Amino acid sequence: MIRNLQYRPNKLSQHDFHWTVRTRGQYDASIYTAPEGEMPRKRFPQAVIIGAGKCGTRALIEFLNMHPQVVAAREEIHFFDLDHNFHKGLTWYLQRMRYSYSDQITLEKTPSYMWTQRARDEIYRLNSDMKLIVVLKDPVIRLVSQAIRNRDKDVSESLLVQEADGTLSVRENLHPVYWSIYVNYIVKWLRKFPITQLHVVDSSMLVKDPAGEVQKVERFLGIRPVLTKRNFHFDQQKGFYCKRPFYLQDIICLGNEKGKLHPTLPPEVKVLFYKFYRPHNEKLFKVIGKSLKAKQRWRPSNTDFRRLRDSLLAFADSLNPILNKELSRLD
Ligand SMILES: Nc1ncnc2c1ncn2[C@@H]1O[C@H](COP(=O)(O)OS(=O)(=O)O)[C@@H](OP(=O)(O)O)[C@H]1O
Repeated sequence: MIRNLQYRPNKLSQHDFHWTVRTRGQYDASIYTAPEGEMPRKRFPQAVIIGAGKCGTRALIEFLNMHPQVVAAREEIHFFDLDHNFHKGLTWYLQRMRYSYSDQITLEKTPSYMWTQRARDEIYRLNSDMKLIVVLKDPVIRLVSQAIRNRDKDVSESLLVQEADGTLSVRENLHPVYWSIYVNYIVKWLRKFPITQLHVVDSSMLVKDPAGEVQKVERFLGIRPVLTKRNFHFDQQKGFYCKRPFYLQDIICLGNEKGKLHPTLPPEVKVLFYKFYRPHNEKLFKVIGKSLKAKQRWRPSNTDFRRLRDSLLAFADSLNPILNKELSRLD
């Protein structure tokens, strides 16, 4: 159940308001009209992008925020993962949200929730119906992305260790390394939340076809199908899609901190990484496939199961050829 605390702000800034309020009159009324006679208020999220860090979570929330029924929090809130925020309490958390109407969904993203036990427990306690969105990327590319962010000068050197016999192996005890073992975390979320409340976004598809990926999320969230290819523009210079909101002629891209150039790893290092993640990926597809099948036996017509199965299979389909290609070098 969602609980809503009363909040009386002393001073409002324009950031407290979603664009549907801020730019009213600058877009066609058919795009969005607030429920008649209703005052907007702050609400706890009904959906959270829980991770995974470096997989495109910022791009996803920015894209979804173009939807008139999605009211995204502006910043990463880090409420459930950081002690000093969590101890500020739920009222503090609620204050970080923007005002919304009853037909809008408040959305928050903090990419480290995926890896945090307290996030699983406390999100469930706040709202056991919470919809969870997780963006997944090729684990090796995620690992490299995080290593660059951590300013590791030499990715290979920082993530590999030389054994006594001279062979190289992956440093399993480093968090950039084990955070890419998605199955360990997804299984834990699925012990708390039903599989119907989880949606997987394939990061590589988000990059190639953002409209297609956000349309899947629209269906998952049960909101009007509004976003189309017209809301996206491929920026040649950036090499990524940027957003084209309804109320602007302009195109808005993510900042330079997103979409960094990755170093080319030596082939033998790449193979080591892919070999390391292979069993974990196989387990991910097996574990989720198995729980999907189990559920389907007793609810065969549930479209939610089909949707999640399809999103996972799509992720497996895009990842498997990469894995196979890299691993074929081993033979
Ligand atoms: N449209 C678009 N524009 C720019 N960047 C995009 C886009 N779609 C996905 N990405 C990828 O997002 C990666 C950063 O992921 P996150 O936003 O989840 O990072 S963070 O955890 O919030 O720091 C970022 O990783 P790096 O390439 O390592 O910078 C991008 O690959």
